[in-house]
Amino acid sequence: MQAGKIRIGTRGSPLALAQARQVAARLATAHGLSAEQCELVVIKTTGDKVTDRPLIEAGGKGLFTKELEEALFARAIDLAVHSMKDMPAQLPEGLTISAILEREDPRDAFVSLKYSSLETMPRGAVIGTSSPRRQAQALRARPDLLVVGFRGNVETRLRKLEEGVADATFLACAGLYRLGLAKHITQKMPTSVMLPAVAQGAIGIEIRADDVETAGLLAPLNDANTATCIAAERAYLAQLEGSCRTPIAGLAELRDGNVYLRAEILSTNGTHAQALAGTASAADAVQLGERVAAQILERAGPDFFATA
Ligand SMILES: NCc1[nH]cc(CCC(=O)O)c1CC(=O)O
Repeated sequence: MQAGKIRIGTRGSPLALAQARQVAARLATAHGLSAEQCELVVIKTTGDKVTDRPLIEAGGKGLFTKELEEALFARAIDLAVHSMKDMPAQLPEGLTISAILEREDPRDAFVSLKYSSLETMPRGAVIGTSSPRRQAQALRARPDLLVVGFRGNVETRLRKLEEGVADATFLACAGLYRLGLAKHITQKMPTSVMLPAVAQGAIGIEIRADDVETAGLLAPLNDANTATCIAAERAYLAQLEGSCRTPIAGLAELRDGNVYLRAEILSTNGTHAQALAGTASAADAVQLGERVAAQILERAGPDFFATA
């Protein structure tokens, strides 16, 4: 850190900026710092530049994190603010997630100007989404619907909806809340129909693993309950990410002091799905994630991946 200044690395999208400003404000409050002492450093990532094709084709998740991580290594920033949902399960050697903020609503929002819910859409209506998970879950519930690609940031997707490119879309409730756009939520999707992406709704702060000074500053921002749930979900993701190219969903919650993890993998067209749940004490969150992953892979069997 330089002369009492904290440099906060963030992507430039409105959602990323809202999240980074939230972290800056929390840091300022926790340590009595001025706004100038918490400087935002905006970094463009490959994921922000690629808008013409599905991100899976361009290289997947790491696309939103790589340039921020390079800036951490180069000491151009002291911390990087991420949507934990966009973080690969495996972090580069030398970096660590130092704090996870209290989770916002992890559910997906059904957003439509025409229909009040997924169930009441007429046959053949069009869903706009480029998320293989949301596509798979929507088609699982409603195989008669059509899906078209829908890339871009939250505002772009809402505009496409207004232009009539699709009859409905899905967006994370968390992002809509943080952008002050919660009025667009038509239906909060029950997790029984649409289990969220791993870590959806959670903001994580990444630092250099040897940076004890920044780690100390971030300690008061960490929410232990959220961190436990994210540990279970990401341990599950880590086991699946390598071996499973199909859509993955997972949500951990605390129930009576224990971690309760629900997991789901699907074929992209929604015709095949495997779902599973497990529970463990909070201290065993990581083992729970690993166990649930092993169980779901075993239950799916090689046939699932051959046909999915
Ligand atoms: N992939 C983009 C992304 N990454 C995180 C969020 C939402 C915020 C969150 O999950 O915390 C979004 C937008 C969306 O899915 O609607």
